[in-house]
Amino acid sequence: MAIDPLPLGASTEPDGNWRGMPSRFRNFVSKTSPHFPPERDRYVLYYNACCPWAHRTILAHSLKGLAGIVQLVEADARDPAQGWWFSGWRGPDRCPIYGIRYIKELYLKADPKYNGRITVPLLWDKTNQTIVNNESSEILRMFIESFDDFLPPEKREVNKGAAAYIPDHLRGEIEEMNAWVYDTVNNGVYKTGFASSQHAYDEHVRKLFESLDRLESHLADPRHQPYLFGPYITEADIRLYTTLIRFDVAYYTLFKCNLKMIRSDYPRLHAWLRRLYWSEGPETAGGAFKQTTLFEAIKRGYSSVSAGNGIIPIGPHPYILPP
Ligand SMILES: N[C@@H](CCC(=O)N[C@@H](CS)C(=O)NCC(=O)O)C(=O)O
Repeated sequence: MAIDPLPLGASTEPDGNWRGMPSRFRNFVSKTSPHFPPERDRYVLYYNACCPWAHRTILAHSLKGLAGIVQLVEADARDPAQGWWFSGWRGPDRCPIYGIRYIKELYLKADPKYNGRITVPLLWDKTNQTIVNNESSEILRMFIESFDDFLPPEKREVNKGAAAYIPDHLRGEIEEMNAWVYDTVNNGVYKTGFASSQHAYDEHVRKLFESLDRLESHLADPRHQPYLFGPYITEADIRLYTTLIRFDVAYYTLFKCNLKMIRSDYPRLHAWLRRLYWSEGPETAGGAFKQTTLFEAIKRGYSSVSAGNGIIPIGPHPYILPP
């Protein structure tokens, strides 16, 4: 499986390229794991609504119907000194499990010597009182498969055949797309936005728009409609959505990804994005994409990390065009 190694927030290198550190906690909840077996109400997902990596995981949580099985706790934007915290503005004002104020305290509880980055999303185990995993691509996979025994048979990945999020016959193609979309789009917007040399910016912004052009052409093939791999939503749609729904409202301006907009320059991607966002049918579990997309939190969050002064740009209006 393709792993996403580069996260947001790490420093920019002398060559002007923004790089990250691999996520540190990489365990899996699985039936074969002696330490982390699937169990109802044992695991907690800490997330933030602005973060596109966390968004993948809450989207999968909602699509699969994991409420009551995996607890969700939202943390607020980063405090400059302590990182993610429980502010009461978004989410509770204290961690509902331990009463602590900062996500950092969970990292230190899991590993008192931890000195890496304090990132969300974070999957926590209440029984072992430790972090299971802090890598969104792996938490997403766990939500797709690991808790299926607690779900009705029709929601289980093994019973869904061609409608599975990762159907066997498409696994190779999905993983191949995940890899280049991750590098040049999901992470590409960060490499562009955090580039600190013109050369690095020029390189990453070019790759980003080449990949958006490639995705637009991909959707022209009738086998790739209305979703990226045909009639059913797959993992690839989930992973692309959380970046593209932020594109016009945040990355276009705040990360200087302003060569083209999704709404005006990519008609097929735009139709794909609106279909996912506006759908309230069973294919989106009654509106999972819309319900997990919080535009105000996204705009506020990106305005504070990129421009640094917290001024939130006015547009675009509306945030997403009608269906
Ligand atoms: N590879 C990680 C990246 C997660 C990540 O970078 N999250 C950001 C929020 S969007 C974060 O917590 N940044 C805080 C920091 O880097 O200090 C994943 O996909 O889970």
